[in-house]
Amino acid sequence: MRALDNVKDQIKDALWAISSCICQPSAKVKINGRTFKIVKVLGEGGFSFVYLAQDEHSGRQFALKKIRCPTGSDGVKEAMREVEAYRRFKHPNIIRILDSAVVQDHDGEGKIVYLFLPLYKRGNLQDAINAHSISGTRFSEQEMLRLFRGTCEAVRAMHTYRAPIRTASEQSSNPSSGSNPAPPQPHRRLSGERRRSQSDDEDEDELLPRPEGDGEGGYSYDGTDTAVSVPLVTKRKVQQEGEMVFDGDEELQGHGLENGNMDPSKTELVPYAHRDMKPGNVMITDDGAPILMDFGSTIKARIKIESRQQALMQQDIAAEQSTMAYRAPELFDVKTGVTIDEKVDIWSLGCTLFALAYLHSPFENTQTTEQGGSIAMAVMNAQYKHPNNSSYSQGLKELIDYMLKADPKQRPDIHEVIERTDRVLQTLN
Ligand SMILES: Nc1ncnc2c1ncn2[C@@H]1O[C@H](COP(=O)(O)OP(=O)(O)OP(=O)(O)O)[C@@H](O)[C@H]1O
Repeated sequence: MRALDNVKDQIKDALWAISSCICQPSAKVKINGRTFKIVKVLGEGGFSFVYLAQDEHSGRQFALKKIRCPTGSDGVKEAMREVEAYRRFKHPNIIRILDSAVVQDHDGEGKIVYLFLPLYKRGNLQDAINAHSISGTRFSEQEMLRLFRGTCEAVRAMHTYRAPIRTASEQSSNPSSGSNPAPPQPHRRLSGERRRSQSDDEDEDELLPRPEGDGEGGYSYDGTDTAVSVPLVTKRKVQQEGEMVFDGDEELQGHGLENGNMDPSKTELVPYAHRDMKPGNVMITDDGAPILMDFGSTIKARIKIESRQQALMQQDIAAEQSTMAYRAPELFDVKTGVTIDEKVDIWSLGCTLFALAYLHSPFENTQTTEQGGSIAMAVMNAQYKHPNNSSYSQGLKELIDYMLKADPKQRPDIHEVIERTDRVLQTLN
């Protein structure tokens, strides 16, 4: 039933997306007291639509990601987890979220989460690959490696992420968290405490200024200039009134950050894995820099698989949240007793570099898949080939092969990938 509701919502969004472009050039949304004109649809994800939105007041343009969360699903919790992931990683090659808002769906069914993101007009690496495919051209080796290296820098920031650690008094008062924290509790209610630092707020306000006035906001959309307001719950309002379910940043919870009981100089390594690395998730800035985005699948990288049930759950999550042609072999058949880790991203980086070179993943458009063979089998056996007519250097081909090892233990870590990329780049200079 819920799945049916979800499909209905997706259809509604699709119709809205089409009509907002064709029949209703003045489609608008009002969020946090600001009105945004929906200019066009930029893209569609598995659970969301992304629009080009223009702030009527300042004229600034944004990418507005709209995630529908039907009542009774974990949608809001998952969307807020994505928001927290956007906030967690601060790096020049990682997208920064400008603002977010949780609002009541105007149909009264569930919630909608809006994410305001910087607009990347040049699209993503997959768009660039498609353009090369159409025009029969290709990336120069230098350009490709420059884009790849920047992407690796972003991945390195995630794999080497350091989280604040609790003070001794916090540790004793909360034995359930620590180096092996308890899994997040479902749908925890915020008590209204302040969860973000002052500087975070200042940063955001600079990026997406608040409207003058009360800032209480309201949300509306009727496809015309007339606004119909329904109750709005923004993150700020959530903080004030504790109205909204939100189980966001795990490492802030139970680490004393809420009470200010932590020493900011003390951190511990908590590697995160992106888990959906692919050319479509790397945007390109106006000056050509790669920017990693889409943190919907991002989680703490190291997961010890202790039971068959846990193995199957991980397999299901990977199947739902990552793209088959870029998914690591260990996620197709998760074994009990192993630890899945950040090496899943290294595999996907190998597939990404291959796709930049040959304009498709090593496990798409292959002889095996064209003859009806399964992608899963090809991936699990690391069965792929460089095209015979490849004009790229031997160093580049070996760099791809270095990452595409079926056994994650044989794969390099992100530092080694960057070092080797630099070595190939040096040979080109
Ligand atoms: N900041 C942005 N600027 C321009 N276009 C964007 C931006 N963010 C997203 N898009 C477009 O929207 C598409 C979908 O975005 P996104 O990947 O975030 O959605 P998703 O639901 O997580 O997708 P997926 O199902 O692929 O994981 C992107 O491929 C891109 O074309």
